[in-house]
Amino acid sequence: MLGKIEHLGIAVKDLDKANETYEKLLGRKPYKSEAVESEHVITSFFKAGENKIELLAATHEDSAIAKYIEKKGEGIHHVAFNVEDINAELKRLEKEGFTILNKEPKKGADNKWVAFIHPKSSNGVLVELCQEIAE
Ligand SMILES: C[C@@H](C(=O)O)C(=O)SCCNC(=O)CCNC(=O)[C@H](O)C(C)(C)COP(=O)(O)OP(=O)(O)OC[C@H]1O[C@@H](n2cnc3c(N)ncnc32)[C@H](O)[C@@H]1OP(=O)(O)O
Ligand SMILES: [Co+2]
Repeated sequence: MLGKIEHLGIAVKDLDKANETYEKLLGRKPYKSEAVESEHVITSFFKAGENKIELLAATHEDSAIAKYIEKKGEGIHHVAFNVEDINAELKRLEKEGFTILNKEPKKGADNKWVAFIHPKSSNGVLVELCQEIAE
């Protein structure tokens, strides 16, 4: 079972400019910025009430974010859900017929194990699963 939405991922061209825009929009500064080398992205995180917004800019032309912006332009890139047991959920979703993009969870931003489901198997929405990394 998927839990609550962990964050919304928004693909942006220029992280500094997008930070300024989202600071004005949300009325607060980002609480952290983190590069995730494996994904070739630099992220920044904002709180909006209980919710989190992740802005992502590409650091390399091979980044999923660079490819997305080239094809579709800036915008909502993925919806991330909290899960208690990411490996169990990946097995369940695979059995249900979803296309898992990485069967081995990767280390994402903000202390999470993450895995992605292909947007073609979830009605055009790239879905990210997130499990908090235990200390
Ligand atoms: C740091 C971390 C964190 O939160 O901790 C993150 O979020 S990292 C976030 C960045 N990392 C990731 O996204 C990793 C997972 N993503 C990927 O593996 C890739 O981006 C794919 C989702 C497979 C898409 O790559 P690519 O376009 O090369 O693949 P493909 O040729 O198989 O499929 C292409 C079709 O999917 C569509 N497509 C591509 N990206 C999409 C997206 N984000 N949302 C909705 N549709 C999308 C394309 O327009 C195209 O549709 P048409 O065929 O109709 O033209
Ligand atoms: Co994300």
